[in-house]
Amino acid sequence: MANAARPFQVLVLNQISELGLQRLPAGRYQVGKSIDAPDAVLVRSADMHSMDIPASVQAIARAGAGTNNIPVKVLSARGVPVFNAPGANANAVKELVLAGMLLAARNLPGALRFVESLDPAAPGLDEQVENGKKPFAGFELAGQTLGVIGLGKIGCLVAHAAIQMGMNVLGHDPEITVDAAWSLPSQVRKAASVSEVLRNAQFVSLHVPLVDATRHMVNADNVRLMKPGAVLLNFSREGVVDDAAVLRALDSGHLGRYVCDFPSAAVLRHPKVIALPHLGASTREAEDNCAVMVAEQLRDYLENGNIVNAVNFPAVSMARESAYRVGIANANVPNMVGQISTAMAHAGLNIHNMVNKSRGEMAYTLVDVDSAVSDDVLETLRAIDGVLAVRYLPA
Ligand SMILES: NC(=O)c1ccc[n+]([C@@H]2O[C@H](COP(=O)([O-])OP(=O)(O)OC[C@H]3O[C@@H](n4cnc5c(N)ncnc54)[C@H](O)[C@@H]3O)[C@@H](O)[C@H]2O)c1
Ligand SMILES: O=C(O)[C@H](O)COP(=O)(O)O
Repeated sequence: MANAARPFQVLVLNQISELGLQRLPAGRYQVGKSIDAPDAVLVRSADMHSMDIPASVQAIARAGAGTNNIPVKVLSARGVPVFNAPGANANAVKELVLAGMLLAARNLPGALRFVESLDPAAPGLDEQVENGKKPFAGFELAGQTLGVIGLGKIGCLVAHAAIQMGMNVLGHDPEITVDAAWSLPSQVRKAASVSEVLRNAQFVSLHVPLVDATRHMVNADNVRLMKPGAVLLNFSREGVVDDAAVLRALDSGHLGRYVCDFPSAAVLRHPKVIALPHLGASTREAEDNCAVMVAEQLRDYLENGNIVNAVNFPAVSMARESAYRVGIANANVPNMVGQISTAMAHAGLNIHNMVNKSRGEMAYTLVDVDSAVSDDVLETLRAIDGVLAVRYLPA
């Protein structure tokens, strides 16, 4: 916790855009790669599952979309929110997916290798080019069907762009949000299952998070449903596709290409795999957007206890009307608010404003009181069964 003598300590595990770091002003924040007792961790894709996360950590900020590199369940049990940056890198990924479709449809990797193999000093270069280009003739995207699995921030943009390029789009997302459904072009047809998408699309692009339900979403059982010569695009996560099954489908000649952002040892150097080094979100714009969004959310949490875009907490924001605020993460069970307000009343604290919201098993309570809160009261709150974390946030 910061105080006059000690700024908030933020441990940074990956390269984070300078624009984002500037949102954590020096003086109030100390940000670095080696910090002993951090209040918060700023991360991109570093694997935090094997990390010993210090007890001092009150928040994790993921400057990006996917949180499968973070032990979210463990942190929830500690009352620690995990923030991410929904949509902040979606355009970057969409553009790379379009590039992936074009790389596959026009045989561009092979064509580039052919051009690189030409000797500029050799006679008859023009003739070599014209004779050598024949194996790389491709096909156009317009008129083809693209299946999009996962119609969130990225999937929706990919669907839009494909429609604008003259493709037919088939979408599947059993948990689509109302906002996403509203944002989709009316031409997008709805598929009831992953199988329906695989059966009917020439291109299939995956845009789901990696969770238990999506692990090996494309596997040995269903890859054979894909159209002969179809192209599978995975800019989601390595584990969403069973690499071995996809390689077998490529080797048998059934699947045309596998375009992915995750060059695992299994897929590396396969002639029908186009693998990129996890570049989806690596644009100046996306890196700035993600870092700025998540740094602002982190700051609002550390200083005011407000919660915006946490993947494991409800959204809770309350305007500051009092200098004395307490933030309480608690289990979503009966009588928590009653016990919290009773403890405050016994200490003679008058509640000025209070919000309590829940999401799944987690609840979060923000309380503004009219006078300073003592350490004894904070300890009493921490001792309530079901309370996971208590933070005192004097203005
Ligand atoms: N390659 C990259 O650099 C890069 C960049 C950004 C995101 N990603 C990956 O892409 C994922 C999606 O990102 P986003 O910003 O669109 O997230 P998002 O949360 O906006 O969208 C994910 C969508 O997947 C849907 N979904 C979940 N389970 C599903 C299932 N079983 N079947 C079909 N749909 C399902 C959800 O309902 C949601 O609409 C991220 O979780 C991350 O793993 C990769
Ligand atoms: O989930 C994401 O946002 C992407 O995979 C980006 O990862 P990166 O921040 O490591 O580029």
